[in-house]
This record gives sequence, C-alpha cells and structure tokens, in this order.
Amino acid sequence: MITHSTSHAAASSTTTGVPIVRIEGLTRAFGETVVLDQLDLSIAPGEFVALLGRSGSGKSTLLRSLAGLDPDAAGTVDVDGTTAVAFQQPRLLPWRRVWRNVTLGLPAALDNRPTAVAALAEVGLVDYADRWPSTLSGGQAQRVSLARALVREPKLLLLDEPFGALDALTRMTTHRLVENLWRQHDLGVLLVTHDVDEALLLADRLLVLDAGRIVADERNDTPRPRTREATAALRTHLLTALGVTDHD
Ligand SMILES: Nc1ncnc2c1ncn2[C@@H]1O[C@H](COP(=O)(O)OP(=O)(O)OP(=O)(O)O)[C@@H](O)[C@H]1O
Repeated sequence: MITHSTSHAAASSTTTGVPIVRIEGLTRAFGETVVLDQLDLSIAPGEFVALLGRSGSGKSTLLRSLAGLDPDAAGTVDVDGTTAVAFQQPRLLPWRRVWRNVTLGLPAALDNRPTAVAALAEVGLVDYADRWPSTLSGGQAQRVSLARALVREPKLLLLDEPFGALDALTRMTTHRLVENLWRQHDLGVLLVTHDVDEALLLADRLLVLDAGRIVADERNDTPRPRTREATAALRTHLLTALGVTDHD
C-alpha cells in the first residue's frame, strides 16, 4: 500500500525550506518485475530536476506515483502542494474548445474563460481560446497542455517527455517557455527525458534511474544560458551512468 499525502500547510514550503517532495522506500513491481526498488528521493521547492534513464527503467512509473496516479505502489510519497502533469502527447479533448480544455476538471468557481485566457496568455496563446484543438499545430497543442497544468497553480510540475514529439525548432522555443514559466512561478519541476542535452540545458539537478534506484544525482550549476561546451564534462559523466559512451 502506498501512503500518498498531499498537504496544503499554511506555512508554505517555499518559506520554510522543507522539501516539496519526500519519497521513501518507494517500491513498484509488475508481476515478477521490480521496477522501483526501495527508492528514496527529495525535491526542494523551486528545484528543476531532470530524470534520465534507459527505456523501461521506470521513469514514467515514478512520475505516476508522484502524480498520485498509482495506488498499487508501496512506500511513502509526500507532496507538499498541488502537482500537475504534462505528457508527451497533449491529450486535448477534440470536442472542447481550447479554453475549455484548459479548465477541464477545475472546480466550478475556476472553470471560466478569464481563468483559461490568463493561463493561455502565459504560454503565448491568448488569441487561441476559442479554437478547436484540431486547428492547432503540435507545438501549440503542447503549449495548451502546459496552460492546463499551470492553471492548477502547482508547486510541482511533472513533465513526461513533453518535448519528445516536437520538431527541433519548436522544441527549442518550448524549452525557453518552460524555463521562463519555471522562473516566474517558482515551480518545482520534474522533467522525464531521454535527451541528456535537454536535461543539461534545463535542469539544475540530474538524476539517473537504473535497476529501480537513483544511481546518479548530480548538480548542474552551469550558468544560463548554457552551452554544450560548458556542460561537456557533466554530459560524459551522465552518459557513463546511463551505460552509453559518446561513440554509441
Ligand atoms: N501497467 C503495467 N503493467 C505491466 N508492466 C508495466 C506497466 N507499466 C509499466 N510496466 C513496465 O514497467 C517498466 C517501466 O516502465 P516505465 O514506463 O516506467 O519506463 P520508462 O523508463 O518511462 O520507459 P520509456 O523511457 O520507454 O518511456 C517496463 O518494463 C514496463 O514494461
């Protein structure tokens, strides 16, 4: 049984320095396969963390536990405040206009157009509120899904390969957008990605998941904006932790 608690204490963790995420002994198995094995992890308020790992290493499983979507995991997952998730596919409902996708699932008091438009303005889509999802480009649809996450005012934003389906140029502009949202909202971010360079560009802390545990946990203090040259040594270290070399 998992203990998943979400607190909304009056003394916010931002002022107290208490972690926004505390995971202890998180274990998840599917049949005989143990995917997460007594995993421990803390995330501080406002921290931008990237989670790397080979395909099948359990990144999405960990993220689902953090989002409270996996009642069958065992261990403790404490999250201080609201979490919101954006996935690789934007998952917009085609029969709802853009703004009604943004407020989907919100309490009635917040399920209104002005709330949605304010969030859409933050992702540069203020004029798209009344569009249908089918008229959006892939990058625009992904920005709508970010607006849908932001409108929940999360303390922790969970991003599961959100840039994976975007073309290279759109990916770069969406990187900038996420970096700006993180700064402006003082968000904690956990970004699941296969892309070491993307992780080095965006995150201040880099985790590698392997065999159910965190096997590397590195700080990335490279000044922003970051260049590939500045992060080269850390890149090599992470690739080694991932079991690949530059020549693979
Ligand atoms: N509902 C499920 N039933 C059975 N096995 C599952 C289920 N969900 C995940 N798994 C297994 O758990 C392991 C971890 O899956 P997970 O999706 O967390 O990996 P991942 O690191 O996110 O992979 P990828 O990078 O390919 O997205 C895989 O072996 C997968 O087959």
